[in-house]
Amino acid sequence: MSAHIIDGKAFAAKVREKVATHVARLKADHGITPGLAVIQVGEDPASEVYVRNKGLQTVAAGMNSFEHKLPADTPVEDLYALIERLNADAAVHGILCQFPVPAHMSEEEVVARIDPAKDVDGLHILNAGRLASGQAAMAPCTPLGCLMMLREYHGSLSGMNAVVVGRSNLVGKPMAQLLLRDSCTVTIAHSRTRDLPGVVRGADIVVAAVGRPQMIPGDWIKPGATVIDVGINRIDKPEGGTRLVGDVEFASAVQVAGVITPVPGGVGPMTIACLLANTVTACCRANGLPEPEGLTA
Ligand SMILES: Nc1nc2c(c(=O)[nH]1)N[C@@H](CN(C=O)c1ccc(C(=O)N[C@@H](CCC(=O)O)C(=O)O)cc1)CN2
Repeated sequence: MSAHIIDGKAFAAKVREKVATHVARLKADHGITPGLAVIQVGEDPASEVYVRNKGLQTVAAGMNSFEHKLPADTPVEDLYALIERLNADAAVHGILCQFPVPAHMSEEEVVARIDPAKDVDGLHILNAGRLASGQAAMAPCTPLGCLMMLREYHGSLSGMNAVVVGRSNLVGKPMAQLLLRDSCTVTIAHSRTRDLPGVVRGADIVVAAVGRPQMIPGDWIKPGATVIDVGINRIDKPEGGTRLVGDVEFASAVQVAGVITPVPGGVGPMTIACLLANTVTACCRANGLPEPEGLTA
């Protein structure tokens, strides 16, 4: 038997369509255009691609895109001053600083400067706290994308055993909180977890977010389980060149799982789609308007 493979590109296109519909309504009914500001410091090659795609997809959804590219040696005070200006700018509803930032900057410190109401990355400590305490929050984009796919496929997640492998602030921890909100029984596993294969084998839902290429083989997966692979790892091909793989060994896992996301073309495209969704949500909240249905946690 082979698992159902979720098409993340098609799924993300549907999310972007919903976003565009909501944006058109905001413009027609209220004369409001959501705006997203993306800051990139330095010239990380992957970030160049992601930031360009963020700008293109923001405009395609009918929103305003404000791109700020700063040189790698920008003094941190200049970055903070830019964030202050964007915090105060009424045309900007969402602000994101692309990671990684250069070594002389701290991601945590940068995020702390962003107005939590405009923190469309959902990484400000206030949003993390709200998420953990079940209040209206901004959910980080990648975990939100995973949740949307899980809800679409399963409907209710209530009572399912979910194992999140990885405990980062960007994915693992918020993912666990979102699954808990949807009444899963959640385990966060990590590098010190005892009997990791046994823990993963108990899961109805596995979310792999460790950043280690193909670390989770198919024989760790419970037959019929749902596998969401967040890993994006570039590895060398034997014949030369490189290719992208996830944290899950796809070839063996697809034989055992019930549902699985591929890499590339799985969770990745949902990250930008959910960034657009969060920007619309932030815009609605800022204007006291109802939140877009199906685009929030
Ligand atoms: N401030 C942030 N920085 C970073 C985040 C983030 O959520 N907030 N996430 C990643 C990068 N990222 C978006 O920013 C991102 C990663 C991957 C993809 C994607 O579509 N991946 C494709 C493959 C792309 C390729 O060929 O390289 C896929 O998986 O199919 C989109 C966005 C780190 N930084």
